[in-house]
Amino acid sequence: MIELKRIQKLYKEKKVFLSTNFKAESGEIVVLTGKSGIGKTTLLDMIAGIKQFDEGEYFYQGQMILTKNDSQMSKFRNDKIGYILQDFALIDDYTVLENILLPSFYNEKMDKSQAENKAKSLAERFDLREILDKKVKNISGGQKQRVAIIRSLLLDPKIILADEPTTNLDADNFSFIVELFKKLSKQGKIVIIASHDERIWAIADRKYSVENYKLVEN
Ligand SMILES: Nc1ncnc2c1ncn2[C@@H]1O[C@H](COP(=O)(O)OP(=O)(O)OP(=O)(O)O)[C@@H](O)[C@H]1O
Repeated sequence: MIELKRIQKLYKEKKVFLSTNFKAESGEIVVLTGKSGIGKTTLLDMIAGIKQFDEGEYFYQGQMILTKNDSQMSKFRNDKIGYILQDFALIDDYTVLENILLPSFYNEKMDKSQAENKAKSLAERFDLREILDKKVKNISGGQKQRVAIIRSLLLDPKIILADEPTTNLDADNFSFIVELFKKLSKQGKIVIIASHDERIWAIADRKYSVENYKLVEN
């Protein structure tokens, strides 16, 4: 379980969260809703430890995570978190395979050949096997999205964060990603999705919106 307690986050003078709480249990799909600018990406970034909160506490499985300790936080992130970023954050001049393998460069969980085997078997499942050697700048938007998903799953993380993963997806691709999230949650993973796409609400075990700088469960 992830728990954030009494979190405060301001960007200079701009308030985003004031003493708010957040909870996600293992095996849950948690959806963060709300209009643009409400703080969804900020919350995912704080869970990933990419952004720091000003006040509050972060617990994972009852253990406090020292988010201000860079080495502990990056170890936690590399070991536990797969993050599908809104703009995918792929490296255009790297091949599909190189992009998928990126998390393994910062983690000793898998050696090079294990990571390559895992990348190839995921690519097979996601129908990308044929384009592993293509540069990312030469593939389609839908393919880029699948590369970003595979990369987030490479190290078998316990926590999956996804920022607006269904924007601009047609019905088939939408179903594909929804089924994937359901499957990951059934494996006991925590799946946290920031989305204003109402179609995704149906699969939420827990849903939050933001009111008066606080996360509200609804
Ligand atoms: N680095 C930053 N410096 C200053 N303000 C920021 C910064 N990052 C985000 N903000 C502001 O904080 C607020 C929350 O932003 P955030 O990106 O978390 O919202 P969001 O709900 O994810 O929106 P979107 O769906 O458009 O990404 C916004 O008003 C945004 O302009």
